[in-house]
Amino acid sequence: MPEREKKKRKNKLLNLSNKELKALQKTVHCYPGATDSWSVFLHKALLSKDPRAHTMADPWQTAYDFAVQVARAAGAVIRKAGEEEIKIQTKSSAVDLVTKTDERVEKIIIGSLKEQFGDGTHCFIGEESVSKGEACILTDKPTWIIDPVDGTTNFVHGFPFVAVSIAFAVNKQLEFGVVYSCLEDKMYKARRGQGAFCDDEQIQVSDVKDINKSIIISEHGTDRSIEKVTKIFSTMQKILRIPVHGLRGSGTAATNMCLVASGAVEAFFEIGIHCWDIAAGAVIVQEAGGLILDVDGGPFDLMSRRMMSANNDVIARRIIKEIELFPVVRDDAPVGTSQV
Ligand SMILES: Nc1ncnc2c1ncn2[C@@H]1O[C@H](CO)[C@@H](O)[C@H]1OP(=O)(O)O
Ligand SMILES: [Mg+2]
Repeated sequence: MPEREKKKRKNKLLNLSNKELKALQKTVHCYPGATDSWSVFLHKALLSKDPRAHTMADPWQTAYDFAVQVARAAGAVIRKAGEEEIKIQTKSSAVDLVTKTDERVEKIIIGSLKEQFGDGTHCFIGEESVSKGEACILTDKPTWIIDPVDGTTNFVHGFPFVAVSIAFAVNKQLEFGVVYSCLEDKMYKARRGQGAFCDDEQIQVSDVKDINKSIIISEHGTDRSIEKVTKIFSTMQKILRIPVHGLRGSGTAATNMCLVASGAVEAFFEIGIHCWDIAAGAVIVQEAGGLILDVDGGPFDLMSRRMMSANNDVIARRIIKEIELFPVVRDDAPVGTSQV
């Protein structure tokens, strides 16, 4: 794009005159991980929204507020679509469902985010875009990670847990997560270092340390090969026999993580999950005082498709002892990598 066009576009986005833009550029140094135009945009937005927020230490508040609005709007579209006839298609297997609503809502979310933050410096990873062949690589750039309809099977069946999940990472670190459980109308959100909230009430993980007094969540995924199903059920059997108070599963990973964050259950783990299912939930669990690990107890890797979230280390490590591992292809594996 020619330089003059770029400038025009930027000014339009910022709604600033050239003179105003120059004045702002003088006052703004670069926010971490941001380009100049992005810094100016944030500076202006932050000044107009929150007089305390225009410090260098707080660059992402506008993006966070916007993500909450977008998630709420997307949830309203899903609720409305649920009242109409739902046409189902399949993706990787006969039980891996997708609907026009998944695709439509992802377009709405990414479209709105690009309108607001689309100066070319931001990346977008969305479940439906990736399933159509777009890259799923996490770089240091500001990156939005989106699951438009988490719990598509629930949505199709009218099982009442469906979530919109929007996360934002910079320098590969998750900055905030928003999970809107749209049929329950519950808005979960968290920003790194600022606590986790459900409908503006702060939430906290449970303080249970005794595994015998815990409820644990896992899901079964969409791979029905006998080897994987056997391992999953063998793990569940061992956990049930510890014994724990119960096993549960809402059918949406994002909501499951919010249940850990709000103290309704002690842990949720899964192998086979994708980055868009868990990115937002990971921030929410951590900000609610919980922890995120790999299913072997090592450090969490967003792209590994393996995740253990728990209220504390004692519960996490007790469950990890029982997990039978099986291989999965990473989210960031080259396109066309065959399933294990
Ligand atoms: N292959 C897979 N293995 C495990 N979980 C998966 C999966 N594919 C999707 N999920 C997610 O796991 C939860 C239910 O098992 C949902 O959050 C679902 O997301 P989805 O509804 O967005 O597809
Ligand atoms: Mg999902």
